[in-house]
Amino acid sequence: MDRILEVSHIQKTFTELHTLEDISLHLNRKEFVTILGPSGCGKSTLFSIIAGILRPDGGEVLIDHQPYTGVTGRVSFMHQKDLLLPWKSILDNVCLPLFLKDYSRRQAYAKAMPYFSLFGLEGFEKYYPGQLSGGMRQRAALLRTLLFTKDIMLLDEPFGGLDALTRQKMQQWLMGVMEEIESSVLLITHDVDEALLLSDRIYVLTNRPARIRAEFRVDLKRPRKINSFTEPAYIQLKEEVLACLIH
Ligand SMILES: Nc1ncnc2c1ncn2[C@@H]1O[C@H](COP(=O)(O)OP(=O)(O)OP(=O)(O)O)[C@@H](O)[C@H]1O
Repeated sequence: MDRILEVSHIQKTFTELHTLEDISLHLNRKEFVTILGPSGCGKSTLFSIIAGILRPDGGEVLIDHQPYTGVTGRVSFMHQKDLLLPWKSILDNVCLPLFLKDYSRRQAYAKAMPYFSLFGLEGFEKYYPGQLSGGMRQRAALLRTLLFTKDIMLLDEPFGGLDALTRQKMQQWLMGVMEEIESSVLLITHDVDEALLLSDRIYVLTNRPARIRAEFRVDLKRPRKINSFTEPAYIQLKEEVLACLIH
């Protein structure tokens, strides 16, 4: 398997707060990998390090086998909050990363528009974020993330702020999208069902200072559905992951 991203022996301490003790993990090309861990253990810190926004105290980040520690602009990063600009239309919001890369308005729109249907936003191009539902805003934020770069995407609890029903619909929708867009994705979530539904592999982190407690391969057949939750293989794996999380 081709490793598109490799994180090797990452350590980070904020003043007195020892946050990441020793994190090594990898992401293969076109793989969907989830990171589960206790609240405050350092998951978002790890993403900031992978995105190059924050420098680790030790260890390195390799992308396509090249050193990328402390280098921004190579991976896209989506936060839990949609961070859409309320005074800009949805089309202009999703095109922001393209404007930053010096695309003209016409070039940016031509690149973004074909995705509007897949993202369930067709017909809403001229709307403002405040006029859309929470799920639609998250889909717009995800599209903006993808337009920044789609080969490696870091998604930090993208559905964390949504109600349970919208969240389930978004998970099901994202599974379909992943088959279309051929990205490699690292996802942070607190939701074990979400991890099992979407992932090829799962890493479980320990409490702070975080280490990798375990790695699980999710061999459940695809396409997965919300009602896969009742299958014996699913229930058994969920029990193993939960036991590891609350260990
Ligand atoms: N820039 C910073 N300066 C000082 N401390 C920080 C900084 N960023 C994060 N921390 C601390 O590091 C710890 C890990 O934070 P982080 O947000 O990475 O955890 P997390 O696992 O993503 O948490 P959650 O699951 O609650 O979102 C927290 O105690 C946080 O307060």
